[in-house]
Formats: sequence, structure tokens, C-alpha cells
Amino acid sequence: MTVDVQTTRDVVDIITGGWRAQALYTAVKLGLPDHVEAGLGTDAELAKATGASEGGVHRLMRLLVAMGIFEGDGSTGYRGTRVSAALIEGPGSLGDMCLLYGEEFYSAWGHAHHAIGTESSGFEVAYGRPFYDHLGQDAAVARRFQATMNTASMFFHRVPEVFDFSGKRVVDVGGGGGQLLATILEAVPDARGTLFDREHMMPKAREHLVAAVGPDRVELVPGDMFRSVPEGGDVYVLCRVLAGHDDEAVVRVFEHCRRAMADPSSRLLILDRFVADENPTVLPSLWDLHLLVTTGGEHRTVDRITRLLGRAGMEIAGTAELPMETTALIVAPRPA
Ligand SMILES: Nc1ncnc2c1ncn2[C@@H]1O[C@H](CSCC[C@H]([NH3+])C(=O)O)[C@@H](O)[C@H]1O
Repeated sequence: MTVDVQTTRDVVDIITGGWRAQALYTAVKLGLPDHVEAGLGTDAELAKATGASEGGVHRLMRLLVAMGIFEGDGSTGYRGTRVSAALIEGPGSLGDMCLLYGEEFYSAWGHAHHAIGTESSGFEVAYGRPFYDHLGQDAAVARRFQATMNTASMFFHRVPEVFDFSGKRVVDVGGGGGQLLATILEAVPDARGTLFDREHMMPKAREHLVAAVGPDRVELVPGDMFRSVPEGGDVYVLCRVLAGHDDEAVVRVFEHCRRAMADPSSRLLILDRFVADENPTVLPSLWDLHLLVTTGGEHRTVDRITRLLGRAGMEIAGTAELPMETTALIVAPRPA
């Protein structure tokens, strides 16, 4: 069989993706975006600042210019781009995400064959312990993971645009550090909020929410969503909570939300990524496999969520698309 040039090119573009990722990771590890921003423009200057070999820096920067991360060249001087600017260290930087993907996640993906073949975590093979245990024992990685989660929260500000929270009591179940609830309450001055999560999340969430909206419009309730959720909410939110739990556990959370709702006009808002079996798109499918490789978890299809909601006496009343292929499902209780 003869393979044409375009087909070969397509395959090569895909299989070198990991190399591109490692090149970008190395640039962040060496602090190249910061150094270029600080005006160090030649290979020699960058080599001196990073302690790396000048030849190595030259060869790496040549690729990064070709990839559009930097502009210029090593003799007349490199310049930053909007991509390298996003990697400069500081609040909101995407640099931590590059480091986490380039180290822990890259090692975990090295065991993709095992993870997919057995539907179990590749991370555990690579590191000898579950991902969340690892985070509990390595503060630097935990910090990077938190920063990566925050980076992935860029759809939060759009949530008040796709659902009307005015005058509502919002219960954020598994609300984490309170960023989403704070964003909603800041955008909707007459809404009130309850953050519900495990006990250990309370101090951080309280600090964030009180700083954002003051102590009066928000309460914090520690607990276990598999046992119960706070009563009397007009809107229950489940944002990025379901992927790590099996179907039975998810139905239980849905049942608790339905039972706790203030009245039939109350809604459940599910914010998550969903995979599609027909006409799939790449990012949700990739992240679904990524969940498998790191934690053994998964993203569901909307059909499957619909069935689980049905078992809890609820149905989808509307949907809205959010950035980064995140979807908002607006869920209503079915009349008894
Ligand atoms: N059994 C449980 N009860 C309440 N919260 C839980 C439980 N298990 C996990 N969580 C929380 O679920 C959250 C999942 S991470 C998502 C956090 C947040 N909604 C966001 O989108 O940024 C974490 O904050 C966990 O502590």
C-alpha cells in the first residue's frame, strides 16, 4: 500500500503533539517567557539566565518561534507574543498548567495503554499512589493543580448570563473554594448563596467569599452530598462535581437536590463537560480519557445524565454552551 504525503503529514502532526507539549513545558520550566519579557533577547543571554546550554536554548527557541510562541531570532533578539505572555509567572498564568501537564500528567499518559486497557488510572502505575493522595503529600503539585483548576474556571463569569439568578437562593454543592459562587453573587446583587462542601474546604471558601461579597449574603455549610444537601434552595449548582463518582452515587446526589428544593420552580444547574458519541469533539473526549488516565474517572454523555436525572425524578429543561466546551444543563423537577 502507498500512503500519500498529506496522510503521512496528518499522522506526523498528531504523533509529534507530545513533543510540542514537552518543548513548551521545558520553556516554562526554564522561565523563558519571563526572561524574554524582561528583555533578554539573545541565545547567549537566555542561556546565562537559565543555566542551560546555549545550543540547547537556540534549538528550543527555534521550534518555539516556529510554533508561534515567540517571534524573532537568537541573533537579533527574540520577542514575546500573546501566548508567551500568558505563560509569565504570576496570578492567572497558564505556566503552572504547563508544568503539571509536562510532569505528572505526561508521566501518567506514558501508561495510557495500561489505563485504557484496564479502565484504571495510569497515574497510579507511574507514581504508585492515587492522584489525590499524591496531591495530599506534595504541596507544590497541589498548588499547581489548584492553579490549573482556576485557569479552567474561565467560563464562570458567563454563568450568570445563561441563567437568571436574580432574587434566588443559590446552593453550590461541592462548591470548592467558592470562586463560582462569588462570581454569581458579585454579578447578581440580590441573590444569596450557600456553599456546601467537605469540612476541610470551609476555611478557604469562607476567606474567598467574605472577601468577595462580605459575610451577609453567604453561608457555608460543611457536609457530605451523598447523605444530604442544604434545604430550601431555589437553584442547586453542581459544577465539575460528577465526573469522579459512579452512577449510583450521582443518582443519590440528584435525589438529595430534588428533595431539598424550595418548590417546583426550583432548578438544578449542572455545569460540566459532556462527551458525545455522535459527532464527538476533541477536547471533551480528550479530557474524558485524561480523567481515566489520572484518576480512573470519566465524563458522561448528556443522554446518560438524562437517564440518571430521570431516576431521580428530574428532566433537562434547557441547555447553554459555555467557553472551553463546557455545557450548562438546566434541570427541573418532574411534576409528582
Ligand atoms: N461527598 C462530598 N460532599 C460534598 N462535597 C464533595 C464531596 N466529595 C467531593 N466534594 C467536593 O467536590 C468538589 C469537586 S472539584 C469542583 C469544585 C468547584 N465546584 C469548581 O467547579 O471549581 C471538591 O471541592 C470536593 O471537595
